[in-house]
This record gives sequence, structure tokens and C-alpha cells, in this order.
Amino acid sequence: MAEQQPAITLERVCKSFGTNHVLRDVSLVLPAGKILVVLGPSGTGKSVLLRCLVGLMKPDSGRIFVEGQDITALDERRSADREQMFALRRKFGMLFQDGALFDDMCVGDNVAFPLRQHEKMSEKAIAARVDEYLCAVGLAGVQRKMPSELSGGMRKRVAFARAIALRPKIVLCDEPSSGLDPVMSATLDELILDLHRKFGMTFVVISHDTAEARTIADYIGLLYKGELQEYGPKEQVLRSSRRAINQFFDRSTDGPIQVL
Ligand SMILES: Nc1ncnc2c1ncn2[C@@H]1O[C@H](COP(=O)(O)OP(=O)(O)OP(=O)(O)O)[C@@H](O)[C@H]1O
Repeated sequence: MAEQQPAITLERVCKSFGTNHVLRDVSLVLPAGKILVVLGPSGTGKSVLLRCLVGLMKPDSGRIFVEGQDITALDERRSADREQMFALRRKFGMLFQDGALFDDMCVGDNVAFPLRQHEKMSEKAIAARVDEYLCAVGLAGVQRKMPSELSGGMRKRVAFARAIALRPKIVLCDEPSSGLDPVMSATLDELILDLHRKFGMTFVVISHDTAEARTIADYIGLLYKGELQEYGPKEQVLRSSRRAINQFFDRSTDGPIQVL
């Protein structure tokens, strides 16, 4: 049997804005079906990395492969490439930092939104899919509620249901636990592990939270000043003697990572 392609491969990816060199020679290979947590202080390029991954931003140099396809070779000005880029984006589900629910739509319509936009499904099939995914995130029966009636944790769950409604191969989560208390964050980590077990997709989770990385990660990357300081399977990274990784996990002010 042919070996499965890695979900994501980055080869020496660089991205600058003027003299601000945000990503510097970032390389990694993430096997399919694994959970990667990318840690790093604020402003270090984590969100830029996510945008490059889904083709919303083009690196200045280097290559990005998604399931073996070189997405940096696509040029959206060409119609054939544009179609490939749309197909590529369909492989991704995206969970935004603030959940980004439509406040004027009920929960059911929020989850149904990507299905109505991108799938030719009957309303009956859409309703069944919405039920299935709300159930998967532990929120059966809230279809008719409005987002304003939900707690922060519940809103995140709805956002998760919407992010996976199109059955993506790769789920990108931009700081899923931001704004949540520690107990709610832990519940959300359990949800990620649960969805991963149920559906087996690859996750890339951007986070500041080392506890989250210890709990959910198969792979950990530490991005600092645009460089991947450390990357590999969790056990290997946690054993690392690199000062930046120890400083981050020990929550120390003493080390190469400077906040000012
Ligand atoms: N479109 C853009 N144009 C110019 N500069 C940008 C653009 N997008 C990001 N940057 C710059 O890139 C750098 C990294 O930003 P990014 O949002 O990736 O950081 P981050 O690690 O996600 O931070 P945080 O954890 O605070 O969300 C910042 O200096 C930011 O100002």
C-alpha cells in the first residue's frame, strides 16, 4: 500500500512585510491525523503561518505542501489554479479566535452556513448533518438558540461544529482557549481530543498555553521571532534542552525569549 502523504510539509518558508521578517526559513513535516500545537509569544508569526497554510497569504519563498500538493505553485490569477485553490481550502476547517459566529443567526443556521454555501445538499440532509455535529460537540438540541443565549464555552463548541461541518481533513484552530477560564479550556481540550478520536482529522492548534500543548499535542512547535526554535513529537520537545523551550514551559522571564 502507498505510504500516506504528510498532511502538511513546509520547506524553508519565509514571509516578510517590508523589513519585518515574520517567518524565517520555517520547515516542518506533520504526518496526517496528528495534532500539532504551535506555541509562541504574541506577534511571533503564528497567525501569518496559518494564513500561508490555507493559501490566503503567499510566502515570499519556500514551499508548502498540503497532502502532497504544492500550494505555493498555484497562481489564483489562472482559472485552473483558482479551482485547485478552492478545492484545497475545502480540505481545511477553521476555528477563529473569537468563534466568529453570526450573531443574527440561530445556532442551527450558523452550523448549516458552510453547508448551504458549499454543498448541494437538501435541507433535510443539512438538518441531519447539523444535528450530527452539534451532537458531536456535546450540544444536542440547541439548534434554535441564538448565540447570545450561550456561554463562552458553548459558543466555542458551536464554532467547532461549524468548522468541521464540511468534514475537513485538517482543522486549524487559532487560540481556541483564548478568553476561557482554565476549567472551560480543559473541557475544550477534551473536546479536541474527542473530535480527533471520532473523526481522525489532522489538527493545527495555535496556542500560548503550554498545559494545552502537554494535554493534546502529538507534535509541538515553538515559534519565536519567526523561527521554529523546536519542532517534533511532544515527548522529544518536552525533553529538549533548548533554552527557549525550557523558558516557555517553565514560564520564566529568564532566557532568550524577551517580551519587550
Ligand atoms: N497583512 C500584514 N501586513 C503587515 N504586517 C503584518 C500583516 N499580518 C501580520 N503582520 C505582522 O506580522 C507579525 C506577526 O503577526 P501574527 O499575527 O502572525 O502574530 P501572532 O504570533 O499570531 O500573534 P498573537 O499571538 O498576538 O495573535 C506582526 O508583527 C504583525 O504586525
